[in-house]
Formats: sequence, C-alpha cells, structure tokens
Amino acid sequence: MLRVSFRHVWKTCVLFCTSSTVPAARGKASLKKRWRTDRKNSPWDGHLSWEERLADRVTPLWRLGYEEQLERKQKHQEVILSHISGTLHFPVLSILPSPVTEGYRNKSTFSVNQGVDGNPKTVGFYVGTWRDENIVCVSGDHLLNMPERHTLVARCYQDFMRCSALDPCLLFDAGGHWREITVRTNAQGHTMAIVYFHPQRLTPEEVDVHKAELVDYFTRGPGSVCQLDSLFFQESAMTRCTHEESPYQLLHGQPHIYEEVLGFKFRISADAFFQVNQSAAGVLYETVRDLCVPHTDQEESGGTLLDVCCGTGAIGITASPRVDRVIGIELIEQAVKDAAHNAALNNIPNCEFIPGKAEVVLPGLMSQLSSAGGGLTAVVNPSRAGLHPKVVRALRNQPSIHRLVYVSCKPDGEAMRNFRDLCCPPDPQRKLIGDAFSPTLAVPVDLFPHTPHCEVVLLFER
Ligand SMILES: C[S@@+](CC[C@H](N)C(=O)[O-])C[C@H]1O[C@@H](n2cnc3c(N)ncnc32)[C@H](O)[C@@H]1O
Repeated sequence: MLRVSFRHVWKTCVLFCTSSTVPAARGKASLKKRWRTDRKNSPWDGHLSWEERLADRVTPLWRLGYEEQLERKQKHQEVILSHISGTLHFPVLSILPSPVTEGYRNKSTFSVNQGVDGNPKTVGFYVGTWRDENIVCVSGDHLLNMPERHTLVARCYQDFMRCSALDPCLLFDAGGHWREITVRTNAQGHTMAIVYFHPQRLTPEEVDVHKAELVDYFTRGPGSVCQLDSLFFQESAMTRCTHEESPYQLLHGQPHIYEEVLGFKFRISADAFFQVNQSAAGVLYETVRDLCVPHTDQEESGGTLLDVCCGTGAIGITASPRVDRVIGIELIEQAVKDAAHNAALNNIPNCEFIPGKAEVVLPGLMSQLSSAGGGLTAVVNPSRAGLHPKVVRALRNQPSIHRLVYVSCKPDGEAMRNFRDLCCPPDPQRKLIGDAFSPTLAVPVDLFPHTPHCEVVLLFER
C-alpha cells in the first residue's frame, strides 16, 4: 500500500517540481557544453558563479590547458620529492598523461546539504567551509572530471529525496535520514549506486518502507532513466562504515561492478577501492609492474612480490605473470575476497591474499619469507595516511628486499615520513636496523586531470 502511495507522490512531484531537475543525458551534455563555452567567453570580473567556485575547489586547474597542467604537476612533484633528502638526486621522469581527460571518474560521492536556493534537500558538492558555517551544496553537472551518468544519478537522488517524507541528515546529531550517495560506473557504462542513510530512531520495518520507495523510484519511477545495474543501501550513524560495521544491503541488481585493466578483469565490491580513472590506471599499473619486475630479454624475472595494501589485487595480478608468487595484504575484507576472486577469474594460480592490517600481518609474515628463494620485492600503495611505522620497520629490516616500489597519491603528506624512515641511517632506537634504501627513480602518473593531484611511483633500492 505504502509503495503505491509513494509512487503517487513521486508522480505528482515529477509533474510539479522535477521535470527540469532530472534531465535526459543529452540535455546534460549540452548543459556542460554551454557552461564551458560561457566560462571561456566571460571576462574575469572577480564575481564568480557558484559553478566556477565549485570548479575552483574540486578541479582547480580547469582553466589551464592539459599540457600546462602536466607541466605544473611535474614541477610540483620535483619540489616535493626533493624534500626526501634536501636535494633531488635521482631522476624524475616526465609525468605520464591520462589517456582520458574529461569525465574520467568511475566513482563519485555526492553530499546532501542546503543548496544555493536554501533547499536542504540538495545533492552535489560543498562550496564553503564548516568552520565558517557557510556550506552550500552545488550540483557538479559542469565539472570536467565528472561523467554525465554520475550527475544524472545525483539529480535523480535529489528528486527522490525531495519527494520523500523523510528529512535529509545534514548534521548527525540534528536528526534527518538521507545522506550522501556514491555512484560507481565502469567502461561498459554499468552503474552502481550506494545510498547512505541514518536510521536515527526508525524501526527496521519503517526503514524497509523507505528502502522499498527508493527501489521503486530507481527501477520503475523517474530514476529508471539511470538504468542502475546495482542499488545498495547502507544504514550508518558514522561518517564511514565498512561492510563489517554496517552491511551494504543490495536492494536491486548485481552485487559487483567489473572493470578491465591491461587485459585483466577485476570484480569490485561496493566498499572496495579501485583507481578512480580506469584508463590512467592502466598506465599506472604498467609503470608499477615495470619498476617492480623489470622485464628485459637479458633479465630473468621470478621471485616473490609482496603487494602491501593490495585492494582488489590489481597491482599483484597485473604483475603476476612476471613473478613466481604474489602475496597481497589488505584491510577491507570485501576487497580481499574480490582479490582472490579476481586471481581465479583471470586464471592466475600464483597469487594469495591475506586479510588484515599490514602492521599486524607483515611482521609475522616476514620471518616466513626470509627463506623464500628467488628474491623478494615489495610494492606498497597505502591510502593518504601512509604506512604504519611497523610496516616500514618490517620492510626495512628484511634484508631480502632490495627493491621497493612506493605508489603514493600524496607524497607530501604522511608518505614523506615513510620515505625518510626508509632512507635514514640505521637507527636502533627506532628499530630501523636494516640498511638504508635510496630513491633511484620516480615516475609521476596523472590520474586526476584538472586537479593538482597525481600518483607518483617511487623506486627505492639498496
Ligand atoms: C590507495 S588504495 C590501493 C589499492 C590497490 N593497490 C589498487 O591499486 O587498487 C589503498 C588500500 O589500502 C588499504 N588499507 C588501508 N589501510 C590499510 C592497512 N593498515 N593495512 C592493509 N591495507 C590497508 C585500503 O583498504 C585500500 O584498499
């Protein structure tokens, strides 16, 4: 009964308030094109539109041509990397560009908050700061890194929310339910949406009613224009929850999304990490593979590759044909299951993946690997928080590791502390007793056109 009555509500809502907010994909394409033409033509007068302010926050290099963006990033990386030891004494190769520079994101998370017009049920990205209490949510339709499918889903979610009887959850302690939405897409155009919801004091039965309305909207209502392949729902009272803390509930469609990189297929669960730019991920993984296991006619490959913070197994799996054995370690259980599945999916028999925190797993694993024949290479790709000191210690104090590849999306943050701890003279007080590594080569790879960020692949040897 309730589902029928909600359908009546959204039908009425569509008539009165949403015909302009749920544009067809073609309409959005022309909107983006028009905005881009406008910003090129309009003189710089200091009065920025909301779209410009958002673009300046999210994609601050959007006014520059791509070549100029790459030059800036190259220089910036060189400055950062010179801080490892005070001067830049190793080569930094030219930044590798992203094969695709527009609409490249395969994952976007849209917030919910007050819009420019004061409507609290607005889906988009923040302009302003919490400190200044001037947060405004602005639609991301015009952002150059955003695919149209993502903004279409965001628009539809906004439309759904505006028809829902429930309030949005803007501040956790101020009540409200509807929270952000994550959209994942792949190269084939498959689309997964994950809606985050604060249950507050609703009973499970009451929550079920709203879940049913959400499914109805996206499968039979106006949201069906998004052609969602998967719709997930996560109830959470925290900013971020893993699947173990609060399960990702599949409300509709397929439980996974699949991506293909360097000829390997990857299954990706709702809460598993995958590089946000699929085409540039190919460039990144090729670079990482070549630095981990150089493959020349003269050189024999083999040995063991330790893939620390392996996510769904992408680095280890793409390098696996060149080594005898891959051992991956990953915190998120769903990602570890994906990694094991991905090895089987690609008929790769020499990969194993261990769930857990690297700082807990690695020290014990190292003693078993001491006797591993054929050499040991490590590749680490931690999140922005960098590696735990125990991981750095375990890697440094394992004499079999002569080659270590560090992949970082933020080398000027916590990763810099890791670089220094890998390269400083032995320091028994801090239990850094193994020989020091030296950085010998760096390769920046641009995965994030229009933003100041890029990945850097750093080779350390000893
Ligand atoms: C930047 S992602 C890289 C994933 C993978 N290498 C890839 O390229 O797809 C970082 C990964 O580290 C994992 N992670 C974060 N902290 C960790 C820890 N303490 N121990 C093990 N894995 C961790 C995250 O869950 C995430 O999957």
